[in-house]
Amino acid sequence: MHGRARYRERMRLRGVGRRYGPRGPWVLRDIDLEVPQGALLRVEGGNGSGKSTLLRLLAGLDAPTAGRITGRPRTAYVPERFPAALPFTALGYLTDLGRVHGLSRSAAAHGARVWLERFGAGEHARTPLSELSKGTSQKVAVAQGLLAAPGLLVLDEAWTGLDRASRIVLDGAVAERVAAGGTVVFVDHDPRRLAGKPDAVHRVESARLTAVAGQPAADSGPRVRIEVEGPPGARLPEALPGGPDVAPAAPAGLRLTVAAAHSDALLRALLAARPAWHIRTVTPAHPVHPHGNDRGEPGR
Ligand SMILES: Nc1ncnc2c1ncn2[C@@H]1O[C@H](COP(=O)(O)OP(=O)(O)OP(=O)(O)O)[C@@H](O)[C@H]1O
Repeated sequence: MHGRARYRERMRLRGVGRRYGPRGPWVLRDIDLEVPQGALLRVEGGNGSGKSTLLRLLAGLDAPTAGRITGRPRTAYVPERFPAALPFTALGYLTDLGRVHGLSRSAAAHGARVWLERFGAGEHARTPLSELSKGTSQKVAVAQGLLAAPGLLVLDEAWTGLDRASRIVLDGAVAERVAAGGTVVFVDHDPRRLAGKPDAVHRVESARLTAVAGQPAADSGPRVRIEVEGPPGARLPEALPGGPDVAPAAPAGLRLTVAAAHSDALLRALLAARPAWHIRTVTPAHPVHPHGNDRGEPGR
């Protein structure tokens, strides 16, 4: 904790490894990754390279054999295949899961209906999951991931089986999640999926994760520094637009640094937060200094 206000740490993987069984080969090894907020990350790699293993670790469905994962926000996960044999209707299932994510029953039921409608599956709200077609089951799986606006959404070939219109709806929903300050990590075998949109692409190969060159950094472009002050002990809202870097700022405030493109949305979110945050100053972040770090902050 710094000063009076608390902030949420970023999600980080440190030295993460995974092997299945004590003598199994390392599927992943020594993975270090910072997962920025408000970013779209693509994970690529050949069949069997460990992409799904990595995504399950990110989502918290599986635990690393070595290393640590910290700072995971509220997370939803959508796999390629959905266990359709559960004894619920589509609406009942989504409403229950919305409640698990902290929504009220009425908000969960409303959200479930909205997402089923958006995916053109509104007429299946009362259909038992076991009677849904494969594609409609997948729409329910995707609606489950989007329903409670998670801070981290993990999509493992979630587009598979969706019709063209629904694939487009999912593309749009991913963009909305990122614009609202959420992080989306996805794997898809179609290299054109969300082409040009990811803030970063990471490749799994020989158990290691490497950033694919030529991709923009997650927070490229000019940056803005916003100093804010909240009531004693207040937490910043969970998913802030642009995934700002957060540092303490004396006296008893926080300094948020964000890509200029996100600064208006971030200011609106801070002003709309309850309890409200007081904005002290808004200034351009320093241009990159030859002796400074890559955030444009002077060296010490
Ligand atoms: N539960 C498990 N038990 C044992 N081995 C597993 C398990 N899950 C995955 N593996 C192994 O881990 C390796 C990576 O599998 P993973 O499913 O993560 O790869 P992937 O990159 O997602 O593959 P694909 O592109 O084919 O979906 C494979 O050799 C696989 O056989």
